[in-house]
Amino acid sequence: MIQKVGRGLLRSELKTSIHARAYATTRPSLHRANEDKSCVHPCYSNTNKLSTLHRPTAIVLLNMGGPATLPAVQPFLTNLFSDGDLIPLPLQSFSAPWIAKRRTPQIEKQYAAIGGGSPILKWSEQQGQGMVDLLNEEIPELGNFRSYVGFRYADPLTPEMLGRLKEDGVKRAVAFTQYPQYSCSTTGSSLNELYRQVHKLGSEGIKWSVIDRWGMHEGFVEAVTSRILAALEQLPAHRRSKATLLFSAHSLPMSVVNRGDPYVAEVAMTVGSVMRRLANHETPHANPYRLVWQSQVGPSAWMGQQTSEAIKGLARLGGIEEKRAAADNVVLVPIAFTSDHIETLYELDLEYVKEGEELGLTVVRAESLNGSPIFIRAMADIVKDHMKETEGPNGQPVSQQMMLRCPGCTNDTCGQQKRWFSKWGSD
Ligand SMILES: C=CC1=C(C)c2cc3[nH]c(cc4nc(cc5[nH]c(cc1n2)c(C)c5CCC(=O)O)C(CCC(=O)O)=C4C)c(C)c3C=C
Ligand code: FES
Ligand SMILES: [Fe+2]
Repeated sequence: MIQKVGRGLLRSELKTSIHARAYATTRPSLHRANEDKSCVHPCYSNTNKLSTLHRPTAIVLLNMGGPATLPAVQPFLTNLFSDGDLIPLPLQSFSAPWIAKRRTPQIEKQYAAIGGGSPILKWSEQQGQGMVDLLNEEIPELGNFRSYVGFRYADPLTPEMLGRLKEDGVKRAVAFTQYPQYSCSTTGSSLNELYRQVHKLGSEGIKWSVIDRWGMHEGFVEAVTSRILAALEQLPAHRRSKATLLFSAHSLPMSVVNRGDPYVAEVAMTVGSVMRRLANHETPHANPYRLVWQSQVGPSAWMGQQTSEAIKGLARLGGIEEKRAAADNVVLVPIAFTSDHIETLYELDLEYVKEGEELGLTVVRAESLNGSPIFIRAMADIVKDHMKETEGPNGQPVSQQMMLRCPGCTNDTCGQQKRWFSKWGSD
């Protein structure tokens, strides 16, 4: 059992909390800043005080989700292939279940190999609880925070999440994407679905704002950096500084990249931020690195270089152009997803690490963020900053960047969704 210790830290992860402290000391105390009572949250307005004081402020963690059990694989894939914002297919309502059924045995095998299901719900609930514990301790004057999960392809799906919000009498909600970098195929799809479902099921007057991306947030960057430092520790000391860091992100079809999707650039910005942080860390590291792309599906062109090809190439060329033995070490770093899933536990661990080792490389993987206390601290800080901004006198529910559609977008829902969120989720 995992025991909670002070301020939401998990005892099993305390060993990494030294980095959390280093990051925390760089943060101004938002709690003190809020004590000046200039906050205009409804809790402070006399007329609304009684009616809103105990209503939860919902922090809704949006993500794709994953099948918790093997029988949940086919429904998960059916939902995924039915998503026209992710994969537009001809006659989608017929073709999606058919493709999903055909693909199910292969994907079931992968989930069976990682323990019979996706751990994403477990991690999302744990991260969300840790985050709201911090928020309720540090900024109770800005809300009575409660965390909810809204998945795009697995339970709890958006309608179930909305039902929970209504049951709890929520009137203020933050859609907090759990994809650090924005893509219209991930965060955009979740926001489009939220927009559609609220219009189908009724909004009950909930006021929505959106945290749409945070790939360069210093707490997130520090959380990834500490995972890399821990992975480097697994290598012999004299090989650490020359090991190649291979940042690996889920790829995107080139058709999506070429319509102006921001994801590829944003993943690269995360990698740049992590490399800068790593170089400035207590233990200086300026390892050679590359950003590579994994998990492409189907025959069309996808963003490359593929992770598996990069591993083969490193084995062929031997890393940096010196001291071959030192350079034959590789650290795989998942960079676009915050908890474990088949791409880390199956593709990276069971396929690529093995493949690299068969080719003579030493390959270690940086752990996914999962229950990282540094990451949970960062989630709370991201929400704190957002609450301060949105509840202030000139608060805006969405970022300007979110309001810009891809220049090649032809999906009307994207425009409707953005306009709707920009009015706090009202028509
Ligand atoms: C930031 C991460 C992801 C992006 C961007 C993304 C885009 C994207 N994905 C598909 C198609 C599939 N993805 C599948 C699984 C899957 N995708 C992501 C993340 C991103 N996808 C994850 C984490 C997972 C695994 C979920 C898990 O539980 O482990 C699948 C299903 C698996 C399979 O059939 O191979 C498909 C299909 C497209 C087309 C796309 C961009 C348009
Ligand atoms: S596809 Fe990017 S805004 Fe519509
Ligand atoms: Fe995907």
